[in-house]
Amino acid sequence: MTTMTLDAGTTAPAATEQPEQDAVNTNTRVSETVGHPLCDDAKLSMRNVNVFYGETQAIHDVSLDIGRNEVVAMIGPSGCGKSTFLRCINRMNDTIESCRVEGDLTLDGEPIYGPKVDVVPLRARVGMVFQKPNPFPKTIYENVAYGPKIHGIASRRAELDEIVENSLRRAGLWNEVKDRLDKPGTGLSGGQQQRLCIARAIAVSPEVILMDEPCSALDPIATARIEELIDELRENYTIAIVTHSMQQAARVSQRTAYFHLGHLVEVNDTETVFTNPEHELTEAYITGRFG
Ligand SMILES: Nc1ncnc2c1ncn2[C@@H]1O[C@H](COP(=O)(O)OP(=O)(O)OP(=O)(O)O)[C@@H](O)[C@H]1O
Repeated sequence: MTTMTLDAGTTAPAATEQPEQDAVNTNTRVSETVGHPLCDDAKLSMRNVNVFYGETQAIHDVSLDIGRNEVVAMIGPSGCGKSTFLRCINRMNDTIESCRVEGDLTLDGEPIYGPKVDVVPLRARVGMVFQKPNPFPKTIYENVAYGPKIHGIASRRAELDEIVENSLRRAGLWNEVKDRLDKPGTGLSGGQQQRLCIARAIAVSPEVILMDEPCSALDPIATARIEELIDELRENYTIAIVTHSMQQAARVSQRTAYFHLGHLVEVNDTETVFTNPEHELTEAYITGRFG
């Protein structure tokens, strides 16, 4: 990995506002990501990833593995590149014309950016849940059945019924909606809509689920329900979650990745990141000295 220099003056508190020992040297030179960015049983492997929007580089030489049945949380100040990096994993950045992705990204050892890769089945294997719940303007049933139908996973009504019920059960929503499957998905509460979107993602049997701040539009009770669900989903899926909430990262993830200005500064097991971070920038962020 290349040596990175973090830009000066972006986050360090002014000396007049903070005691001197609180100052963060954002010029710190780091020869490589500290901690444990790689793992032995990688489901996803991302190596030397650089991402550009036009001439502007948003991600700098990031290497990270995500293990099977692991939840990795991505944290860092606003604009540090968490969502950009997450969107590389299922090629959502392809939809942004100015965006260019470089590097080696593989799913089970197969290239994600290979010339023969069809992004439609890729995105079924690597599902995504967005910040704002976005059910289709269709019934609850159709929201879940749509993916299996278009991906040719099921076509007969009995098969679809089974997938819909199983997906809603796994998303923890079945009991709340089983008597109103023919009602619009948009008529559910925000937390229920987000669980419906998770059921929709699960319905096409993904192997990986990407979550981009999935609870930021939800109240604490709905958030707690989604967090429990993430823990349950880990049994069957590999999960990468971007979150602004350090408490959430601590609750749901096994490893946490700290991004700063497009660089991956530190990856460690989550407890280490929050109790004994290796890098001073990670420490400054988790102790609230910037961000
Ligand atoms: N579509 C785009 N076109 C141009 N630049 C973009 C685009 N999307 C993101 N960027 C820039 O890339 C950098 C990283 O943005 P990104 O959204 O990935 O950060 P983030 O850490 O997810 O931020 P936040 O926590 O605020 O959502 C920022 O400088 C942002 O302005």
